[in-house]
Amino acid sequence: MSADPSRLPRPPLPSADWALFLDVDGTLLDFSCTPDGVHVPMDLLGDLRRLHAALGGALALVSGRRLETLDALFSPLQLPAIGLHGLQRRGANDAGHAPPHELASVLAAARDLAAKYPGALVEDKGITLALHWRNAPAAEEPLHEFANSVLIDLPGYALQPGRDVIELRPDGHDKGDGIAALLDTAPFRGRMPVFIGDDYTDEHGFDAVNARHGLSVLVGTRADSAATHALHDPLSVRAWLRDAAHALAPEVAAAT
Ligand SMILES: O=P(O)(O)OC[C@H]1O[C@H](O[C@H]2O[C@H](CO)[C@@H](O)[C@H](O)[C@H]2O)[C@H](O)[C@@H](O)[C@@H]1O
Repeated sequence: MSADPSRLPRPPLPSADWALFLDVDGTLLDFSCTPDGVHVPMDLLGDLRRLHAALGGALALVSGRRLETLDALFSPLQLPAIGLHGLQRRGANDAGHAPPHELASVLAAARDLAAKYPGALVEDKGITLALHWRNAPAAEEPLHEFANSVLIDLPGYALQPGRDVIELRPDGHDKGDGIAALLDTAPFRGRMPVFIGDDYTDEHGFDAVNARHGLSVLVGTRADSAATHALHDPLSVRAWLRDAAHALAPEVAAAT
């Protein structure tokens, strides 16, 4: 399916029986030069809080970031969340995902390589590593080659491409699994699932909600996306959320 956002329809405003799943970087938040440099607008926090209440708690963040990072970014909110592309779920025991001992030497080698390309950086997320080249385009190819070459040292690991990043992460779970697991539990169970995301990793989430007759919303443009709807950019997503908060919680929205 073509994913030209000029041809895919905008999502309608939500009903109170929706379960809303939201990717973070490139969807709720504008991209920044570094992972720590993102800005979370105060208005967005207010709209997420209102929507979370209006949807009976059925609003979750679904991100490649760690849960701890999501909580820090969206403080004081602590929303239901899927972290590390489906590997972390709030409340679930993720003790099965201790990093393999080989990861320490891979991390050290990745840092040595990144140091040769000013602006490249390695994000250590515990069991996963993200190799970023947003500020160092010349590092893209070497970081890709490196990631491919060390996979043999990390049994059970796979590559996760993203926006100016390649990640090394344990295989076997994805954002679709995470969304499906939440949909099996209260308060998400029985609701119409809607997922908004922008990246390759979000296609798993699109497949999961499409399989349940939900809505999948691509942010931006990408060929071969499974998304059924589109919004232009994170600014459009935040405006849609603002309208949604007004529509679902008008009396509260008007008071804040
Ligand atoms: O699943 P997401 O919530 O979209 O997270 C995906 C990755 O996002 C972050 O990296 C991206 O955003 C950075 C900040 O804007 C940007 O500098 C980088 O180029 C992007 O790839 C985050 O750092 C990763 O850990 C997430 O997996």
